[in-house]
Amino acid sequence: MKIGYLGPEASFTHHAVKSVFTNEEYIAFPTIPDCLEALAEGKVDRAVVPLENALEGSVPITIDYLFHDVDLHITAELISPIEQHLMVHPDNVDKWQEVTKIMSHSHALAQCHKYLYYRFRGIDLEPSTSTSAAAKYVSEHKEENVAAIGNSLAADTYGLKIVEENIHDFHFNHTRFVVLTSEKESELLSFEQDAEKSTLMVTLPSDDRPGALHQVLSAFSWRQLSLSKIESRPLKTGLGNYFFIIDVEKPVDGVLMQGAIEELEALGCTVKVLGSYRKHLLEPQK
Ligand SMILES: O=C(O)C(=O)C[C@]1(C(=O)O)C=C[C@@H](O)C=C1
Repeated sequence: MKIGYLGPEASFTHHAVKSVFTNEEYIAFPTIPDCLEALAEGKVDRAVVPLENALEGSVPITIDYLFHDVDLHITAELISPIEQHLMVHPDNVDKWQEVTKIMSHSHALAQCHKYLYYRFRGIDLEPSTSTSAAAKYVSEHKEENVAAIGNSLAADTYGLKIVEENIHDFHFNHTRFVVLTSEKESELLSFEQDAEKSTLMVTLPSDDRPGALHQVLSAFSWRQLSLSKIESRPLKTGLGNYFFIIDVEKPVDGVLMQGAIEELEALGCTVKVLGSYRKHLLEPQK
């Protein structure tokens, strides 16, 4: 099986992929949309991308792309502890406190916001397509004296030196990655261990009636279907227009879930089921 992931090599996403898929072919893509398009076009069999971080929240490009641009399904959720380290080229270890720029994925920069504010105020913070892309850049530009934020695998892979460990602002730093497939009824993977949950994307009726969101929540609440997440994202059709991402702690094929979805549709909502899947907790990258 070919597994596409947000690369290059040694990203957190790569670590998540390697933790659960052994003996498969891994294919790195430079951006999340590249990864999702490759799956939609059948160039890979699965795609693994970040969906949400415990400190910084959802990865908007993943959510928006899954809603607006592709018809893909979540088949597993991988939850990984995230440890962010500051790393430089080995030739610049003596002058790491004078770096001119710090690069990383925007989510990683945000996870280290306080550290960067107190230690490197005023220094350029440059977003990159992933944490490992930043590490790769640093390894190829030693003359610039720039630093990257990423994991220890990236430091090893690109020959960088970690100068400060665990610089993320809060201890409980985890990221949810999703394994996506293009088939609706894809087999649940054998490594999965937890109870099944579902992710739905719900658009409210267009008549803008008062209490519409309350009605949506009622459809779940009177059936005692527990929600573990609800979040709004812009529909991109005008200010004040949103869709809702709703995680429910039950599989989509149960009688109560089917009833809830039918009720939402009868109310005039559009429901896109992203999938029913299990959670898998990963070990930290070494
Ligand atoms: O996989 C990576 O290395 C990434 O850069 C992506 C990403 C993310 O988007 O959340 C993954 C995990 C960390 O939370 C920081 C960045």
